[in-house]
Amino acid sequence: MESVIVAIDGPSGTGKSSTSKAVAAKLGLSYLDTGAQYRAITWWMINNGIDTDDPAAIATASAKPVIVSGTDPAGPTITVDGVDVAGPIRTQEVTSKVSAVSAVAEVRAVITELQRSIALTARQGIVVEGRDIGTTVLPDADLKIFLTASPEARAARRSGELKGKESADLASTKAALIKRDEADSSRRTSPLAKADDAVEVDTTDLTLDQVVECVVTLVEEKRAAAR
Ligand SMILES: Nc1ncnc2c1ncn2[C@@H]1O[C@H](COP(=O)(O)OP(=O)(O)O)[C@@H](O)[C@H]1O
Ligand SMILES: Nc1ccn([C@H]2C[C@H](O)[C@@H](COP(=O)(O)OP(=O)(O)O)O2)c(=O)n1
Repeated sequence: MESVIVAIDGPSGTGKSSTSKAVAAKLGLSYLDTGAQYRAITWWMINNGIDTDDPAAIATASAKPVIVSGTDPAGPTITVDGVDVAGPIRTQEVTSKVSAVSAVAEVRAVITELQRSIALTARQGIVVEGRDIGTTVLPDADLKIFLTASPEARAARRSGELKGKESADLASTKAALIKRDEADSSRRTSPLAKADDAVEVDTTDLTLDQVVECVVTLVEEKRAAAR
């Protein structure tokens, strides 16, 4: 297998971004954070005065922002219309609105096409992480992983990140995270779901290194089987 495509999906705080970046760096692959793209389009909608509770307005504007993702796992980047939005897309305002924006079918069509073109041009291969990569974006991926973890572990990881930046206690972080997972899992267009052929890894009691090792081993097994 010359170039390998790995799809990593799962709910918030299961370790998708950290795992994907580390696996890509170890194996010399590109890395794509598709959540960052949905956050970027949400940021653009807010910044351009589009009502994020108005799916028709979002649909009309969906093709306007130009989103560019840099896919080096050592320093992934994201710009919208040439503006670096790596910081602004992580605010609680964007986080609270991203599920509504990403549920709009027109938004998903635009972003899915962008994701496929990025995956196609990654010469060494790529690790793509998100919610619908194994089911919809790259159904022919060489390896599909579905990460899970208990809501308690996920909330603890997330509130550890937020501390010092924006105040968020554990209970409200957990409530917001569960609400977003429910919205992402119940939307009509390509909801968060495990692909039938995905390997499920429960990360609740695993260290990040253990999860990375597990995924790297699975990629190596796939490569060996293809030889
Ligand atoms: N297995 C793990 N054990 C403990 N903490 C972890 C683990 N995996 C990731 N983390 C931490 O949890 C937080 C959320 O991880 P992240 O990779 O951003 O998750 P996701 O992309 O699924 O939302 C980060 O601070 C990360 O360092
Ligand atoms: N492939 C994807 C990736 C993310 N999304 C949406 C749904 C998620 O709540 C948001 C944000 O995703 P992101 O991975 O940045 O979220 P977390 O890092 O888990 O907090 O984007 C999606 O609909 N499809």
